[in-house]
Amino acid sequence: MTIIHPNFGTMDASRVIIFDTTLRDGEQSPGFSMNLDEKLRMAETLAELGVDVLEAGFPVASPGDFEAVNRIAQSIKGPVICGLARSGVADITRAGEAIRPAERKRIHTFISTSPLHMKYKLRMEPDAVLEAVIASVTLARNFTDDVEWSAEDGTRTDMEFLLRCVEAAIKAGATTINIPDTVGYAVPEDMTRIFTTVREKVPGADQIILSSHCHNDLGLAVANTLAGVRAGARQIECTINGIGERAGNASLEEVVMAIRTRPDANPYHHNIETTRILRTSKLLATITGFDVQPNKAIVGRNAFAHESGIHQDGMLKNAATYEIMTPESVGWQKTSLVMGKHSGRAAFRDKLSLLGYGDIGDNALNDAFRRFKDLADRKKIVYDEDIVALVDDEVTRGHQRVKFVSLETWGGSKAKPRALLELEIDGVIQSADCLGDGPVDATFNAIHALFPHTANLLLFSVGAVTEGTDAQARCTVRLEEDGKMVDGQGADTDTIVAAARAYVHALNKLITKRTRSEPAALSA
Ligand SMILES: CC(=O)SCCNC(=O)CCNC(=O)[C@H](O)C(C)(C)COP(=O)(O)OP(=O)(O)OC[C@H]1O[C@@H](n2cnc3c(N)ncnc32)[C@H](O)[C@@H]1OP(=O)(O)O
Ligand SMILES: CC(C)C(=O)C(=O)O
Repeated sequence: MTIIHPNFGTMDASRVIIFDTTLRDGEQSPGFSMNLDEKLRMAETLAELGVDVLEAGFPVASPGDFEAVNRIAQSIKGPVICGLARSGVADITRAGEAIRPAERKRIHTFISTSPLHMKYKLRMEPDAVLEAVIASVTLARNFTDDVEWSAEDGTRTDMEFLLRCVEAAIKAGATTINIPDTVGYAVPEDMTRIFTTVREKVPGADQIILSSHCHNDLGLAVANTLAGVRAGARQIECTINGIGERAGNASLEEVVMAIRTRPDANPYHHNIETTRILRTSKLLATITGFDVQPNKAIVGRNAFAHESGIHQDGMLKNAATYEIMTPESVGWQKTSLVMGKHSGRAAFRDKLSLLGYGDIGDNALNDAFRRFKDLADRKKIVYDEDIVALVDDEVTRGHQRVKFVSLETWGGSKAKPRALLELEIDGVIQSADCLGDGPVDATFNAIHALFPHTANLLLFSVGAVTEGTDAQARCTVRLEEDGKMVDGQGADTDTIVAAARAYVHALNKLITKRTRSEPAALSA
C-alpha cells in the first residue's frame, strides 16, 4: 500500500527519510552542548545539507532548549522541524509550542517499553505504559498531523508487547513509528527480525513510516540502521560525525554514503547533497571543539589519504584501486598522497612533478628518494617544503667535486667540540677529525683540512624549514674569494649536518666559478 505522509506526501517505496538528531541526541554527548547561535548555525547548515527532518531539541529540558527549537522553527526553511517530548502533558505541550512557527512540524514522543525500563526506570506496569502511548500520541496530534512515536529500548522489548504498543500508537494517530536500539545492544539480525515482524503483524504498519534509531555501543549503529532499512524502515535517525549518547548514534555521513556507494545492497535514495557533508562535519567539530578521529569514515582526515607506496602507485594508475568513492563526492578537494616512510618512488616522482620539478634525472631522483626515506624514518610528517629543500639540495649537488658523505660531532658544555667528517673529493672518500670552538666550527675546520682553500666565511645562518622540534634545519653559508661571492644551502634534521652540506655546497659553487674564469685551475 502507498504511504501518504502528512509532511512528505505520497512516498516512493525506495525513498529514505533522513532524520537528523545532531541537535538533540547528538547534543546529549557529554561536553557537546551548543548555545543558541551555534544551534542556529548548525540548523542552517543541516538544512543546506538536505536533511528531511531536523530534531532541534527537547523543549521541556530547559528554557534555552525551548528557545533554540522555537527559533529554528521560525527561521529554518526546508526540513520538518521536530521537538522531542516524554509522554506527559507538560512535555508535549511545550514541544507543541516550540515548533508552532515551523512551516512543517513534528512532535516526537517516546516512552520505554522494555521490561527493564518499565520496571526500574518508569516504575510503571505495562498496561499503564500502553495507556501513556495512546494518550501521548493523541495529545501530540492536537499540535501537528506529523507525530512520531518511539518505543524507547525497543530492541530489548518483549515482541508481543512491542506489537501492541506500535498498533496502539498507529491507531492514536502516529505517522512515524521508531524502534530505537537505545543502548546499542542489537545485532543486524535483530533489526531484521523486529522490523519484519512489525511490518507483517501490526495492522496499519504499511501506512506509516517505520524508523530506525541506532546507538553505537558495539560499533554496529550503521550496520544495524541499514539492516532496519532493508527490513522495511524508511526513516533513518542519525547524527553528523556519529555524535550522541555514550558511543554515539549512527553517523549520517556513513549511512548516506553506504546507500550511495552500494546501491546493489541498498537500493534506496535520499535527498542529501553529499558534497556538503565535509563542511557540515567541520562546522560541528568547530562548534563543539571535538575533532573526529583521523581514521573516521568519510570525514576523517585520513579517509582519502594514502601513505603506502603500493597504494599510492595504484592510486596514480587508477584511483578506483584504493578508493570506493571519490573525495569530491563528500566535499574533500582531492585525494592526498601523504609522503612518509611507507611511500614509494611513483608517489615521490608524482609529488616532485606537483611541486613544479621537471625531469631531474634518474640519479638525482634516486639520491633524493634515498635521502627522503632517511628523513621519513626520522620525521613523523614529511612536508612539501621538506621535499623541496631536499631535492634542491640534491639537484644542485649533481656533478660536484666535493660531496658530503657523513658527519659525527661531539659538543655540549663539557666536551671539547669535535667533528669527524667524511667527504668524497673527486670520487675518493677522505676523512678528517678536527676540534673547534663549537661543533659547527669543528666541522668547518674539518672541511678546510680535507679541502684546503682560501675563501672567507662571510655569513652562516640557520632557519627551520617547517615547525616543530623534528623540523629540518636549513643553513646558508656565504663564502668569498677574490671578490667572488657564493651562497650555499643545506637542509637536514641535524643542524650541524645541514651546516656542513651548506658549506660544501658553497665550496662547489666557488670551484665552478673559478673553473669558469680560469679553466686550468681545477684543484683546490
Ligand atoms: C533515550 C533518550 O535519549 S531519551 C532523551 C534523554 N535526554 C535527556 O534526558 C535530556 C533532557 N533531560 C532533562 O533536561 C531532564 O531529564 C528533564 C527536564 C527531561 C526531566 O528532569 P526531571 O524532572 O528533573 O527528572 P529526571 O531527569 O531526574 O528523571 C526523569 C523522569 O522522567 C521519567 N521519564 C523518563 N522517560 C519518560 C517518558 N518517556 N515518559 C514519561 N516519563 C518519563 C522518569 O521516570 C523520571 O521520572 P521520576 O522523576 O518520576 O522518577
Ligand atoms: C528518544 C529515543 C528515540 C532515543 O533517543 C533512544 O531511544 O535512543
